[in-house]
Amino acid sequence: MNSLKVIDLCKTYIINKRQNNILRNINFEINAGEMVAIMGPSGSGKSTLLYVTSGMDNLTAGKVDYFGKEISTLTANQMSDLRLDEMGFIFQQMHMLKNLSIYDNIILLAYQSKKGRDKKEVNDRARELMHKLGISEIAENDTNEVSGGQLQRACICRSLINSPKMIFADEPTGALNQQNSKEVMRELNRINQEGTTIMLVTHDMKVATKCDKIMYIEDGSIKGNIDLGKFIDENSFKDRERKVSNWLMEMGW
Ligand SMILES: Nc1ncnc2c1ncn2[C@@H]1O[C@H](COP(=O)(O)OP(=O)(O)OP(=O)(O)O)[C@@H](O)[C@H]1O
Repeated sequence: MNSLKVIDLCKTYIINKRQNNILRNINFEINAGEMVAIMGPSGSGKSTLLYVTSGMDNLTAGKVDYFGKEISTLTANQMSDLRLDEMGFIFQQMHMLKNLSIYDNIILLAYQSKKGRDKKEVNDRARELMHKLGISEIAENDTNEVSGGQLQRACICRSLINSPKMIFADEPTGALNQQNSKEVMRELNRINQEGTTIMLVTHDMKVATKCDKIMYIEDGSIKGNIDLGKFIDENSFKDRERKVSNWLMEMGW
């Protein structure tokens, strides 16, 4: 019950009447509190796996058990409530609404949630998150008046506004420079250590090195896994990175 289980998952697209098997019999489990990176070559199916696992896209066969709820059995409304209340999403392209301030973008989903919090609770939560992520001073800015790193931290606040069980992140540092990427990863590690489960897709070995586990996808199948344990000591980074680098070489990355 206290995990995300993916069982015999398949995803097929039909293009020009041809069947394209993007994900083939994928099986894995992410326990509550884990932080798992998905790596693999371009086009191997990483983003598709993230979208199908989170119910943003339909699966063709198999099962996804999201902490005790089998998502393919849910109605569209139930799925939408589950996404809103129990999942958070972070993307490489940040998808902020340009006509709203950073603050309004962050709180928007709180008012659609069925968690029934009043205005003060929502405001307190948003202020607390912005404070923790160091972006309180940009609350009233437009989305084009902040740096890429600040915008991505705002996206993390937005993903956390409804206190989700789990965050799904597709290349969360993909559009950031090294420094901003480091800062965003520091926040994701902190959020994870506070209890939020995270599944993220990345091309960046440094990002994956900071996760508990890495799963390598090739041609729509899992080719391998590595278990690194929690990243709690900055001094362990170099050793972890070496281990990941050797493992990725074995995987043919
Ligand atoms: N909506 C769609 N319709 C048809 N084919 C799709 C669709 N979405 C993805 N694909 C195909 O599925 C395959 C896997 O795509 P996906 O985006 O999951 O790969 P990826 O590993 O995340 O790639 P990248 O690292 O380049 O982002 C690709 O061949 C892609 O063209």
